[in-house]
Parts: sequence; structure tokens; C-alpha cells
Amino acid sequence: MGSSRGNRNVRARRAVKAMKLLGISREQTAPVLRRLVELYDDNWQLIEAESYRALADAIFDEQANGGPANGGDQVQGQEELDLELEETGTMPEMFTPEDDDQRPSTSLAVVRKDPDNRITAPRSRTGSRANPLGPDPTQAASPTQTRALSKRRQMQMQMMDGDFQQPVFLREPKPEPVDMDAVDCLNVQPGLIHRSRKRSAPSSEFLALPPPEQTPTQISEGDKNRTTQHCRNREMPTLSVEPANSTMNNGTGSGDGNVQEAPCLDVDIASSPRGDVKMSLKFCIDPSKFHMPALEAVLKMVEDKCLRSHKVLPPDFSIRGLMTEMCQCVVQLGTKHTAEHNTQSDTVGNGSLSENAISRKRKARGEPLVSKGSESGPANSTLAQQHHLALSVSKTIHDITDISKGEENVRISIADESGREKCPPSFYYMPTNAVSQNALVSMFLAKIGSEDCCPECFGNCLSAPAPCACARETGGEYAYTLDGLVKPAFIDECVSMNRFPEEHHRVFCKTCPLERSRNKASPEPCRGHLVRKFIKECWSKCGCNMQCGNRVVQRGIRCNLQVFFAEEGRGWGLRTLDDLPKGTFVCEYAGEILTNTELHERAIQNMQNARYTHPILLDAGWCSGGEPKDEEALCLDGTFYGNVGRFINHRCCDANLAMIPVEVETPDHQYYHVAFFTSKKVEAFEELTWDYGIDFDDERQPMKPFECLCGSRYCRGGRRHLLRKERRRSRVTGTAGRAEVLEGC
Ligand SMILES: C[S@@+](CC[C@H](N)C(=O)[O-])C[C@H]1O[C@@H](n2cnc3c(N)ncnc32)[C@H](O)[C@@H]1O
Repeated sequence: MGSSRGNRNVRARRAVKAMKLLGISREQTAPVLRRLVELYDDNWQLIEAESYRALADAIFDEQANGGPANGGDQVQGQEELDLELEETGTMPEMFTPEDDDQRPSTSLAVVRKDPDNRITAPRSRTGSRANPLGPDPTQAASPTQTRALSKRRQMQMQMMDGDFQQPVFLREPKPEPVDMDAVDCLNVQPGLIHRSRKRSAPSSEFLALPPPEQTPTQISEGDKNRTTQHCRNREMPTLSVEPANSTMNNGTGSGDGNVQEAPCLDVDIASSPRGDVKMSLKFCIDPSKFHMPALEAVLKMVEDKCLRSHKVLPPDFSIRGLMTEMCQCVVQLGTKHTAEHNTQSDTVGNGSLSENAISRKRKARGEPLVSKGSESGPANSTLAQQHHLALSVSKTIHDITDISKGEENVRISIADESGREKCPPSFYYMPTNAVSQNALVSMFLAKIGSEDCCPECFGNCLSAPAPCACARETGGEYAYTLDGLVKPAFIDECVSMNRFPEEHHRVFCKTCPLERSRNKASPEPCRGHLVRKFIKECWSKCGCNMQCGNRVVQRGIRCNLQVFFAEEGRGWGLRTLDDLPKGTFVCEYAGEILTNTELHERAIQNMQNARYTHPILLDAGWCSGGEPKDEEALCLDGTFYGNVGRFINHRCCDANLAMIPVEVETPDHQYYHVAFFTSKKVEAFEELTWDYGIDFDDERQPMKPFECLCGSRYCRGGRRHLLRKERRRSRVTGTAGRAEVLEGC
């Protein structure tokens, strides 16, 4: 197969580059390559087969033989080939799709193994030896030859291990033998592992070992040894695997009796052109004694072992966190942010977890929940830029038995009865809010005056003869009953406020932060913000205990919830698995605390990336204490980091949840928790819905526009509404047109 000169030079440079990665210089490669090209009559596929195996073989053979096989730099009687092998310094390490036709083939040459399982020269399809310039292998070797041969042997090892790892010198991932359930998930909805209950095949988790029929015990003894050696070469430790039926070791010893030594450990990392990055741990076990343990049990056991070995670990240490950190490092190294990362990782760690951990630590020390961008410096700003990237690349994985991964008091399962076997889009589960970057949430204990707390109280404030100072916000009466429910009158008023906003007190900013973020130079007039009813819960400066009846939201989710696929076109939704009386706290809407400016920028970015935000404005106190500064006009966005609140679908007017602002750590109305309570009795398996309060005619909302499919007879955003809207518009403009159907979920 002939090649054009330009094409030939590109291929030659690639060959030189590939050899360089094996430690072979350009000077060593060039003459051999020229001869090989001649000999193969310009058939580059033979040279490139098996990642340039023939070329490498020929070079090693030549070194072992003490010089060119034919006694000179050129093939006898041939003119030197015109190969331009100058250094370009821009050799691509990873092939692009356009390179497909020139990609080194792995199919033409066949690796042969002799009866001792030693590799012999590859053969091309035509049966010719792939290293024809090589010496007679029967000749005795000199010390130089031995060195060259051992290098060659090393290279052969690398090539043989290619069966079990990605190619050594080209960073193109090879297809991996993965569990089909996982493949389904990765293909259909990146980042999830959905174990189908319907399938009879053994289910597996990401990072699970292959099922017994695929375990490396099926490879020959020779292969096994080779893999073991490969691990030892890399100085990788061996793992002990404890059978699942043995007693779980909770940090008191290794419980060895039943433990088998894992003979080898192989760590692979591969990326695909779609942006999926996969790391895998592989090791061999005796399948007859092995039962797959639960991933959580494995993580727990490793954490216990780490604790035993290192004695002291940070309180928020977790193997999952460590693995997330690994993903983050891959992303940062892979996206050439190494230098920034090296300084950041020591100080702030990875995006989500460490940021969250910092918030928690700060909270515990009574420091402001978050620092301003200027205080936190450039490290934080880079973090903010990178954590969404990390999300899109590392694709967080859902655990369908508990989407919160243990972050909540209760397990929240994922159910998809539609048969599509998909999972919700990936996001980081975070049970409480955390500042993204610039938002200013001042949480100073000193700012909580005696009128905002009850240091004199003891036990349960609700049982005290008189209401404490924390009830001041609700008119001197607690909003909660002794059963922990919001009082019906309170709920009804919140519902009515949402349903008939025009009948309730609204305030108008002089220059509204929302409008300012849209157009700083000449903001439009404020459209008004409802003066909402707040609940003020007791908190750390209060004398009561955690079981005090005036602490409901801060104790977290108590009822059994499930994320399910709502088939009517509304995407994923949230439902209760319990009967819930009116006034029950269901969950809060947790997310990143953003300034409106940040939200605006993100909304634009997300529109471009076809990723939409689900923000909630924290605007209930915007105009009460003068004009809020940009960094104080806040909102919550659960798109990338959030809790189950992000799954609550909208229902016009007769939704069964009411949203109530709840103050816990901050007495002002700038920052508060967005809490959902049942506004009526809800039966088990009923979908939980909330009226987003959307004005479906306002096309400037920072939320993805959608055609409402709530099914309520009071629906304000359904198809009929859109048709009416269109008719109105055509009456005004005099054009008859079709209704514009806005994109659903
Ligand atoms: C906060 S999310 C709710 C969870 C969402 N269904 C999901 O699958 O992630 C809001 C989005 O859900 C969809 N949605 C919520 N309520 C809806 C409704 N009544 N009709 C149609 N789509 C709805 C819209 O796409 C909306 O942008």
C-alpha cells in the first residue's frame, strides 16, 4: 500500500515518537525505519501494527546484533528513503478521529506464543516475519546484546500486558470488557449505575469485579505470572479480599482465616472521545471462595483500615471522597491545570467535598458560612470554574438504593417503572446549602441578638409555659405543633400567598438585583417581591436541645421519599412512600448559594450547554432592609450540587407542598432555608408537587421554559394556555400562527 510523501512523513514522525516513548532515540529509529519502509514496500500498516512492534523488534534485534542487520545503514542496493524525521515538537499523543485511517492497526500482525508462553515475532497476514531485519535468534548474545534483549523483553512484556491494560505508548483507550448494565448506563445516561431487577445476569456495581466467567483465572498460568510480575514491577501492593460471608472486620484486625491473597493489582485509566473517563482496579481471586461484597461495605472497611493505620483521620475522611479527589486530579492534570492544582489541592482540596467540608468546619467554628470571593482569593475562583467541569467529566454516579449516598437520615431510592432503566442526570448530592463563590452569607454568632435566640430555655421550647424569643418572628406563637407539624392556618396562608400574590403584600426595589443582573446599565423596574411569612427555628445560641419542637428543618428529612420517573413528560419527580398529614416537613431545596449575577451568567452558559438551572430566588427579604448589594441578593441553584428538592415538579395552584422560608443560622432575611411542607394530607406513593409560582408569560425567567403538564384543572402553563397566548399575540400582530410549544423536560 503506497503512501503519499506528506502522509509518509507524518507516519514516520509518529513512529519516531512512539519509539521515543520506549526510550529509543531518533537516531536509532531512523535508519531502521527507512529499511523497514523499503522492505515492506511502503506498507505502513505492517510497521504500525501492534503499536510499531515490527519496528521496535527490528531496532532491538539490530542492537543485539551489534549493528544493522545487513551491515550498513541502508538496505543493500537501495537508495536512502526520503523520510523527513525532523523534530516538530507537536506530535499528537492521542489520535483524533480524522486519523482513523492512519491509526496504527492492531489487527494485521498476530502475536505468537511458543509452548513456554514466550512471545515470538509477530507475523503479518501475508505470513512474513514482522522483524525481517533481525538477527538469527540462535546466535549467542554479547553483554550489549543482552542489554538490548532485556530491553526488548521489557517491551514485549508491556505489549503482552496490552491484553489487560490500555496501550502503553498511545493514549487511545481500548474497548474494555465491562459489565453490560454499566455500559447501558454509561451510554444512555452518563454517570449512572442502574442495576436492573429484571435482568437475571449477576448485577454489578461500577468498579465491581468481572463475573466469574470473565475473571483472569481463565487466563493461562503463564499469563497469571506475567500479570503478577507486571504489578510487582510497578511496586503496586497486593490486596487482601475477605469473602463476604466472613465476619466484617470493623477495625479490630484483618480477620484472616478466610482471606485469600489477591495475586495482583492492576490500575488502569482510560478516556473516551465522548469525555468519559474510567479508572479501574483489577485483581485476580479464586472465584470459588468469593462472593461480591456491597460497595458500601468495602468502602467502610477500607476507611476502618485507614483509621487503624493512620490513627487520626480528618472527620470528613471517606474513601469515596478520596476517589472523588482522584477524579478531580485526573481532570486537572488532563486539562493541563497542573500548576494551579498543585497549589490548590493542598489548600482547598477538590471542588465539592472539600468546599462543603470547609463550610461545615466554618459553621462549627461559628465563622461566616462562606467567604467572599475577594477573601477566598484566586484558589476559590478557579475551583468554581473547575467543579462543574469535574462534574461533566467525572459524571457522578447515582446509587439507586439511596440517591443521597448516606447524607440524609433516610435512604432515598430511585425508581423507574417506565422500563427505560435510566437514572436522573448526574449531580453532587448535598443535603444542605453551600456557597458557590461570591455570595455573602454572614453567619456570626455575635450578630444573633437576645431577641433572636433563647439562651434561657431548656429542653423543648414548645413545652415551656410561654413562647420564647424565637417565636417572635411568627407573632409570638410557634409555627409548629407539638407533633412537629406546621399549623394549618400558617400553611394555608403560605399557599394563598403563592396562589394569589397580587392580594398579598409585595415590595418593590428601587433598583431590583434581578433586573440589575440582567442589565446593569439600565435595569428595568422591579416587578415586586412577596413579603413572605418566615419561621424562625431555635439554634446554637439557644438553651434548648436538638429535640426541641422548634427545630424541625435543621433535623433534616424524616419521611420516606423516592425519586421516580413521572411518565407524563415531566421527567423525574419526588414522591412519598408514607401517608403524610398536612403540615409535615418533607425536605428543603438545597443547592449552591449564588448571587443573582452568578445565576444570570450561569443561566446563559447553561443555555449554551443545553444544561438548565433550577434556581429559587431568596428574595423574601430583598427590599425590607434597603437595597441589597449584589453579593447579598441570593438564590439557590440545585443543578450541579443539590438534594432531592431538585426533583420536585411544578403543579399549578393545587400542589400538595407549600414552600416556607425558614431561618436557622441567620436572623436576617437575606439568607434562609427554602423548606417544603405538605399543604394537605398526602397519601403514600402520591407525587409531591409545588407551585413554582412561575409566570408562564414571563419569558425572562432564569428557568428553562416548559409547557406545563401538571394536569391540574387550574393549569396556567399548559398547551391550552400557550394556544390562548398565541391567539392573543396574533390578534395584536395580525398574524395567524401556530402555538409555540416550549420544550418540555
Ligand atoms: C426542578 S426540576 C424538577 C425535576 C425534573 N423533572 C427532573 O427530571 O430533573 C424542573 C424541571 O422539571 C420539569 N417540570 C417540572 N414540572 C413540570 C410540569 N408541571 N410540566 C412539565 N415539566 C415540568 C421542567 O423541565 C422543569 O424545568
